[in-house]
Amino acid sequence: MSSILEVDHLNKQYSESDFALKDVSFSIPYGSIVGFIGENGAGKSTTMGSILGTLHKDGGSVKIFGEEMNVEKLDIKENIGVVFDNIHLPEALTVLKLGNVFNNIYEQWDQETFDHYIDLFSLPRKKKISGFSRGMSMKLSVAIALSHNADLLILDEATAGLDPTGRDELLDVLRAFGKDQDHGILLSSHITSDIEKIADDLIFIKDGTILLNVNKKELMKQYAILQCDKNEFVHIDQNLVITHRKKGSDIDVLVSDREQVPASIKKKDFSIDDITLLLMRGEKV
Ligand SMILES: Nc1ncnc2c1ncn2[C@@H]1O[C@H](COP(=O)(O)OP(=O)(O)OP(=O)(O)O)[C@@H](O)[C@H]1O
Repeated sequence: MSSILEVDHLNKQYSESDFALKDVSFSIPYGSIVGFIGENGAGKSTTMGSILGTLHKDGGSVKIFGEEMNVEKLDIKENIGVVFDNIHLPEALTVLKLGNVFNNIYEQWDQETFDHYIDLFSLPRKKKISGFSRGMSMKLSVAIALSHNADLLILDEATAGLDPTGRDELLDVLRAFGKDQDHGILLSSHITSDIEKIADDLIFIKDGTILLNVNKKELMKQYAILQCDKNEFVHIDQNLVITHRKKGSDIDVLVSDREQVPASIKKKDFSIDDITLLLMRGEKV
């Protein structure tokens, strides 16, 4: 078994909107971190909710630890650490009291680990959670997710609202967690530099459809963004073209193999943000 999470032809429609997840398929190999990238409303949270069973899926299969995900199976849920933007923590409690609550909820609650992350994230123990800032609440959610011996983390915008130091601390923690061969992480973020720092694989999603699922190193080494004109464009093997976008008389083209492109065509320096923009704004051939 090589994947901690396998999503196969996941479909989901909402009754009150036109949005749909369309045949979303991907997997997370053990010991790896997958970055989930897409604009507002692309379907990242819907995918995560459908994986976790908090949303009803219309079709497809989700296997976690090799087993079909079933919300009734408590042991699967115990082994997944989740951070969602809209998780509601009990506001009237303090961190001190929260430990006792989660000790009763999770069979494998590890108070020592929780204390470690509370210290690492410099969270106050005696202040009511209602008085926490958004960043502090996010850190607390992450500390909880990491303190019940979960092997899979599903993190929706977990770095949002954190200051640069807090983000850096959190990314270090996630990097170390993800390296363990029993673990895996699915992480969505609009801060692509965070994803760039820690992800092994990247999944780009738009309008409920996965546009590209690629190993990060392969993307940065083998792919290219070309800047060409119409005449040069027709000389590019169209099988290599992932997407393209007209910009005045120029065309930006994302190709999957820079070595197979005529040397005369200009290759631009690029970041994951550039790839994201091109994928989100470009047209398929
Ligand atoms: N409960 C719901 N009922 C109807 N439509 C919904 C519901 N929840 C989400 N949607 C719609 O589904 C689409 C995808 O939303 P989703 O939250 O999955 O996107 P996202 O990629 O997580 O976006 P963001 O980056 O803004 O968090 C959006 O068009 C949204 O309006």
